[in-house]
Amino acid sequence: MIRAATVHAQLLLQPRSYASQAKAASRWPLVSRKPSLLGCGRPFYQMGTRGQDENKVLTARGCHTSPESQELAKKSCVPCSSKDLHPMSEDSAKKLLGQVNGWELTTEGGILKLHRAWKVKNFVKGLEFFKLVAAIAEQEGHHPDLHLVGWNNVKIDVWTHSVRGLTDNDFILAAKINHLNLEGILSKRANVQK
Ligand SMILES: C[C@H](O)[C@H](O)[C@H]1CNC2=NC(N)=NC(=O)C2=N1
Repeated sequence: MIRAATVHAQLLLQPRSYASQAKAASRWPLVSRKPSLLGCGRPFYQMGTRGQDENKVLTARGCHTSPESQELAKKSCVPCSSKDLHPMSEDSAKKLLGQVNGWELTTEGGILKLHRAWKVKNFVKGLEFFKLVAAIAEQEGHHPDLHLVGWNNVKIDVWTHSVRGLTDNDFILAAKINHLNLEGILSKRANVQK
């Protein structure tokens, strides 16, 4: 636990590097049932029992406390060209939604997708957010559709183009995005969930 804490402390001290966040996010160490560092801005070992307000703030940062969500964020995507990849049913997708807090199912042109929106501080922070997501996407070989509209509204759609539907890859990518440390990027007021 101490070693992992040291690793996490180092991560905290390093300047925000997209590649290191993406790398850390994809090798998510399941060291305890408490949230790890990247999404919460505080080392997991400092986490006590949380009040409702703290949970709201953590969720606003995209941080997720559920062990299932952390487990999913640890996984890696399989190649989208894999013959074993098939689109999942809407029921299967609904069952997995609980592990990607804040995301919802949408259908566009008959294609089932994962969708989530955030309000960011400003246009440049929106692009910074995109760079963090891009690092994970490149690492995983699985890419989201990124939208930055009205200068401070980020919208991300995730789906598997090769099968024109949703696969586990999409939920893994959404979980990794949820575990990014978005402190300093999100607009304070607009993201604390009711
Ligand atoms: C060759 C490369 O692996 C494929 O084109 C990948 C790239 N990233 C991808 N991303 C997504 N979301 N769906 C895909 O089908 C996909 N295919």
